[in-house]
Amino acid sequence: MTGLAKGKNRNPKVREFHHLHVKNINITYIDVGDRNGYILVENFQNSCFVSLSIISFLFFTRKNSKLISCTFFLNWVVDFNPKRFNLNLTSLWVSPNSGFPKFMAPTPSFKPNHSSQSKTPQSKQRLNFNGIKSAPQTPNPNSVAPAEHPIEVIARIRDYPDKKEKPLSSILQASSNSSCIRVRADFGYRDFTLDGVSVSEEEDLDVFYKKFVESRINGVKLGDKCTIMMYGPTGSGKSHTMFGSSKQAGIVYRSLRDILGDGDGGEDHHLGLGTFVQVTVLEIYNEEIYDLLSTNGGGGGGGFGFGWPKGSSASKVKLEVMGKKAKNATYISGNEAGKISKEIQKVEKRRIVKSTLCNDRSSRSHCMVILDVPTVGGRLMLVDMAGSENIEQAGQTGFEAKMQTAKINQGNTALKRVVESIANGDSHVPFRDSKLTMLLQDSFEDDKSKILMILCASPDPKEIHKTISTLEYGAKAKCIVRGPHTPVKDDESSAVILGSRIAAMDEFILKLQMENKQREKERNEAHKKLSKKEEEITALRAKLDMVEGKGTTPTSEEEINLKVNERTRLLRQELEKKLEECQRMTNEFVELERKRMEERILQQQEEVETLRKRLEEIESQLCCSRLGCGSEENDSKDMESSGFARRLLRIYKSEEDPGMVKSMDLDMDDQEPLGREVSIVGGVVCKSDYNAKQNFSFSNQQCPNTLNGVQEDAANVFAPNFGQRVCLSTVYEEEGEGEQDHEDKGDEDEEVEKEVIEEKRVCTVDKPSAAGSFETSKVSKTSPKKEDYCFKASSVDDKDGESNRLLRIQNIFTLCGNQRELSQHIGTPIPTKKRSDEAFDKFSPAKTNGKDSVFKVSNKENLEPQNVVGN
Ligand SMILES: Nc1ncnc2c1ncn2[C@@H]1O[C@H](COP(=O)(O)OP(=O)(O)OP(=O)(O)O)[C@@H](O)[C@H]1O
Repeated sequence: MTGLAKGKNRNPKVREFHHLHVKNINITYIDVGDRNGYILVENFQNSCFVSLSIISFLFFTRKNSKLISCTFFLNWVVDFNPKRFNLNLTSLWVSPNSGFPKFMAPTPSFKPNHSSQSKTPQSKQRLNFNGIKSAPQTPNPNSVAPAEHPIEVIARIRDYPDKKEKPLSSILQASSNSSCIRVRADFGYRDFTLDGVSVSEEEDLDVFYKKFVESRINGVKLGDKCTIMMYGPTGSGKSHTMFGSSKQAGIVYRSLRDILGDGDGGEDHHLGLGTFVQVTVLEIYNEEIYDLLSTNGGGGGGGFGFGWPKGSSASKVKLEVMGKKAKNATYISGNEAGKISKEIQKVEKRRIVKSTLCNDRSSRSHCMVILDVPTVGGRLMLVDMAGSENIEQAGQTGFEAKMQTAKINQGNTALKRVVESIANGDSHVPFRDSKLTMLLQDSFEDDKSKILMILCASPDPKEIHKTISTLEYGAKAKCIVRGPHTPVKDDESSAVILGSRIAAMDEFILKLQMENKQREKERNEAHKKLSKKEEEITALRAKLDMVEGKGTTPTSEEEINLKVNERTRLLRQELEKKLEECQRMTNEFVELERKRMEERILQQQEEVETLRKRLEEIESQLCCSRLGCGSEENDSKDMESSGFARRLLRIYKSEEDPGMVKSMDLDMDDQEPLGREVSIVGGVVCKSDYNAKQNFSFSNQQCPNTLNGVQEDAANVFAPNFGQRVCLSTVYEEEGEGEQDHEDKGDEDEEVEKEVIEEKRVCTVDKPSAAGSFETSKVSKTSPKKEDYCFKASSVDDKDGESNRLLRIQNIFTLCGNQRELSQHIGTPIPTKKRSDEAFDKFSPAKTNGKDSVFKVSNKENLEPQNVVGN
């Protein structure tokens, strides 16, 4: 067997865990199911009990009822010396829960060596198993006194705070034998086994006192020491239990009465005449001890009699701790319970109380009432602890308030640690962690002292967590075990103490394990329930999605129809919207166009009007100049009454002037943009086209001199007004050489007709100067040179004069694009282009007569400056 040591243990009250690994032990009888056993580990020099805790058993391996190996914890090792830890396992002892070691089976190799039982120098607390060892075959359980639990734990369940809100079933239920309390919650329940349970509703303070406290007080009367502590969260009824209420007296006053008797004269049938008590009332607040019976002006302690100052408003006296007691604490002494009770009542009101979220009048301090019975040496300590709530629960805000709560909790926490340490058998018990535990040290350490812990709990479901933690604390305190008071042999006593403690611990661990299993079970169930609920939620969510239309697969035809209808409705709406939009846009566009057209029409009308006026002016001027301005009025009337087209027709039909064809048209629809210039040469208003690169040529040698001035004037007046849109052209033609001669200018019958032709391709203009202005060629009145003409009209002779005239007119109309008008006159349609080309052919320079006054006609593309007359 080998082992690992973790240190030495010199204190019999201290337990340390040591880990041992045991191999190849041959044990015939072992009840592995008994988890509260002991193993006796022995060698020739040493022997000890070791506990088989639950954990140890987890590592046991068995084969055919034989323990092959085990790994366990040594809960207690006396005088442990690692160097000498080559122990031979000689026998195994399994103790029952009572803590009595029981011999199970000796190993065959067991050879006790009695000589090895001498104590080592450090073996002050060594366990000696003489008694046990000497009776391996006949173990005597009665040889060891049973262990004692120095702390008794009782639960006191207060009334439901608000009876109106009281639920049908309480969360706290006491078992029928009043030793177990069950805490019920939604998720399960938990049982706590205590020394007693009292429900306030069923047992008032009187019954409670008689049932659980009275016996203790009787012990005090006989000289015992007892500490009664009220522990629990705030508002759970600690102060109520301790001091009672106006209706019923609390433990303090009942105890006094019990000790001193009811009679006023101290006729105590228990203690006899002359029995008296000394009472000290202390308050521990903010980790300071205050003497509630004393003020600054009062007796400084140690007084005897009723010498304490009165009045709760007097300032409190702070006390120091000396040893395990408050130094110079004031006490009152007497044998009249009533008087003393009244004084206690008074000072009790000096306690610091505060309203918190949990309690309207919450005690913010621990209060200790110490009753000494000097005649018998008995002592009763009654402790009302401040609420064990945490800071958040108390609803404390601000640094000071939080500090206060923290300090209150310091006492509670320290007490908890003390209880745990004692219960665990720790080598160090932290009594000095707080003033409260310092004053309570004797209560825990003194063998004669007993502790009654009253766990106050509320049945309010809101307080369930605090209730559980309070009960857990009490259960822990219950584990504290102590050896018998009767002095026994050191070794035996220690062994029994050890056994008792271990048994209690094992019991506690077992309980915890059971609880753990139970909780695990509950947790699993809760988990299952949760999973089920989650599944339900998922199903419901899917259903909801389906209803809202989020589902991916519609199930019924109705749903499909619904969806289709909905979709159709949406699409229709969209379409209508778009149609409206289109309609609106169309209306806007039409309106815009209409406005534009109107503007254009107006503008063109204005232009036409202007043109008409100008034309009339020009014509009148021409007539004037021709007639010598004699019959201006008549001429103007003529002009007004006749349009150009009519006049042209008239000319065409006229007999008296067969050689002259006048053509004039006013094109209102010319959309040619820029590039129009108007020049008037020799009485001819002529439009030139910049689109033809200003290749203009114009010759008017044949124009009469008299017209020169007029035409210039006309040009001056006219040109600026028709910069862009003027579409006025004049073709001036003469028929017959004789008639065209400038020499005949005096002849009044000779009439020079203007023909205005709107044309794009044909024009006869002067070549523009380099600066872009038109220069009118010098008019040669007498001898127009042949080469000056680039284009000559077809020679007109008598026989084909008529047809020529017709052709010319056709040509002009073709050029003007006025075919319809022409067709009306000639009765036959003329293909535009062809006729136009033919006209050009006829007017080709080769066919022209040099004497004729001709216009050079060329296509846009063929307009060449070198061909312009006058170059
Ligand atoms: N068993 C009971 N029956 C009736 N009323 C009770 C009972 N226990 C407590 N109360 C009432 O509940 C209130 C709070 O009780 P108490 O002051 O005793 O609580 P506490 O635990 O001392 O709180 P704190 O720690 O804050 O001082 C008091 O008004 C008290 O009268």
